[in-house]
Amino acid sequence: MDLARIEKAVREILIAVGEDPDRDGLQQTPARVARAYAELFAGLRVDPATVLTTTFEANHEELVLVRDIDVMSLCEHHLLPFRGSAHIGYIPGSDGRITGLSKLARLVEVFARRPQVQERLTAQIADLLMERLAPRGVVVVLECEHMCMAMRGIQKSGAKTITSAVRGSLQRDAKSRAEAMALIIR
Ligand SMILES: Nc1nc2c(ncn2[C@@H]2O[C@H](COP(=O)(O)OP(=O)(O)OP(=O)(O)O)[C@@H](O)[C@H]2O)c(=O)[nH]1
Ligand SMILES: [Zn+2]
Repeated sequence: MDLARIEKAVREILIAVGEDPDRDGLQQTPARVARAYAELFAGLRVDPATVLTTTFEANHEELVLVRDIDVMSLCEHHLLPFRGSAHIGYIPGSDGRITGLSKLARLVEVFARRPQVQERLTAQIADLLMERLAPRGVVVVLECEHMCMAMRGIQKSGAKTITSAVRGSLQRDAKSRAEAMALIIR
């Protein structure tokens, strides 16, 4: 990531909004913002496939669900945060292969630390799980509040956007999908 270029751009923004970038409190701001963006967009330089390398034989062929994984990302339209929870469930494939629970949260991190829209973030998590873990089915639900709707624009705080991505057997079989959703939606 080009930190010097971000610094220059942030200095320009400060001038454009009518601030003095050389006043005491702002002198280090462009450099701080550059470092913050390097963290917030670190997922752009990570191959998500590297996250799901650890898998275990468990002969577990029923639903595995991790609820309430903290999600923080930046919407690609305004570069303002959206935050909430991710719920990720999968039914292992016929080999009963599972992955480490933390890897599901790591997967959220990799995709969230990019400019995003909530729908794509949801689908990317589901698609990568299908690709790398070859499970029978996957369900991913995200519930987030978008600061671009709360702090500006329509200024409706508290509104939650719920997105889901359902793949494989959970997409085909309404009964097992309903069972998974009942555990997810409270
Ligand atoms: N579908 C979707 N929309 C998003 C997401 N994050 C932000 N948005 C929306 O992106 C839209 C951008 O709309 P525009 O009309 O181009 O931009 P704008 O004039 O700033 O829109 P307002 O927010 O309505 O003031 C807005 O409606 C945002 O609420 C997201 O993750 N998914
Ligand atoms: Zn936005």
